[in-house]
Amino acid sequence: MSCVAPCTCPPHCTVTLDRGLNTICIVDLHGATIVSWKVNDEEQLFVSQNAVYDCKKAIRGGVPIVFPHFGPWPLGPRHGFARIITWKVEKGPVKRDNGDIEAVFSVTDQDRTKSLWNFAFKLTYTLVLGEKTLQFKIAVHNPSKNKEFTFNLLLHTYFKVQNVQQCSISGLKGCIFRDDTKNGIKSKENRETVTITEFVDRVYEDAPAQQFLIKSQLSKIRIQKLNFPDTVVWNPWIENSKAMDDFGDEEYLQMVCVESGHVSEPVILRPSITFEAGQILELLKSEDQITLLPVGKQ
Ligand SMILES: O=P(O)(O)OC[C@H]1O[C@@H](O)[C@H](O)[C@@H](O)[C@@H]1O
Repeated sequence: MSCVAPCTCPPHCTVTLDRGLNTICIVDLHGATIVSWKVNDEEQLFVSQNAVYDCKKAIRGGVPIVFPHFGPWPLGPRHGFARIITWKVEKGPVKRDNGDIEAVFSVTDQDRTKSLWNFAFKLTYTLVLGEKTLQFKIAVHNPSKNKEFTFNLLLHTYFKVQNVQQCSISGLKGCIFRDDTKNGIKSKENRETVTITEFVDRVYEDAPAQQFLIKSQLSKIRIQKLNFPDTVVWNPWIENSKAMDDFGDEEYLQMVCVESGHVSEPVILRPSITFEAGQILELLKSEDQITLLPVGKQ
């Protein structure tokens, strides 16, 4: 089902940003989860064939939003509740002067969130679809007059790849990472490019503002982070794939998660303050010019 703003549909509906020439982005209001980003008809995001769309479970793939907690959470569901509650359309989709398409989504505290985590908040999520780019901006506002809260925030991006064993990720050399396949032991990344040939679950702390997912010799995705210090790299590999009901046994070969977030340390948000962060994904083909950002941390 599709809908137009202001959305009055029942929980499970989607909003499509359409830039023309088969460049689209589809957002499911369950979690404001992006479930498709196509550039000239070429899908860039992985969504499992076994993903469940019951408005209860997180959608397995695309870009779920992790908030207010990353990982197992004593107070509530793993990775928090933002990915399993219904968001609203706040604006759009509207066309900007340059042809880019913008849409804004939001969600605020409600009985369900307060029963787990008793804080008032507003999340505002702005997406801008360009010819070859998808820009994300997410704002966390604390409307309280006197109560601060702490949180994690992460864009859990599942990239679609032909064969993960032929992909690599650059931009992580020299970073300290927490290896969650080895009880959280910390090590230093010495490789120029990170390859995926086994179960990988790493939080790269304070990583540079830019990574490249090299999908093939002809195609890469530039990931630019804004105010997101960490980069999580995850691929469940064989055994974990088999153990997940909403993930195909062989699908680990077709995906890799490279996730921009603020997870190794919590954000402390004082009353009346707004925290903003984001990422820009850009599809680059071999003929495209790559303009590098200044080297160093963001
Ligand atoms: O199955 P979930 O809750 O969607 O989480 C998937 C993965 O998400 C990653 O971000 C975590 O680093 C992994 O530890 C986790 O397994």
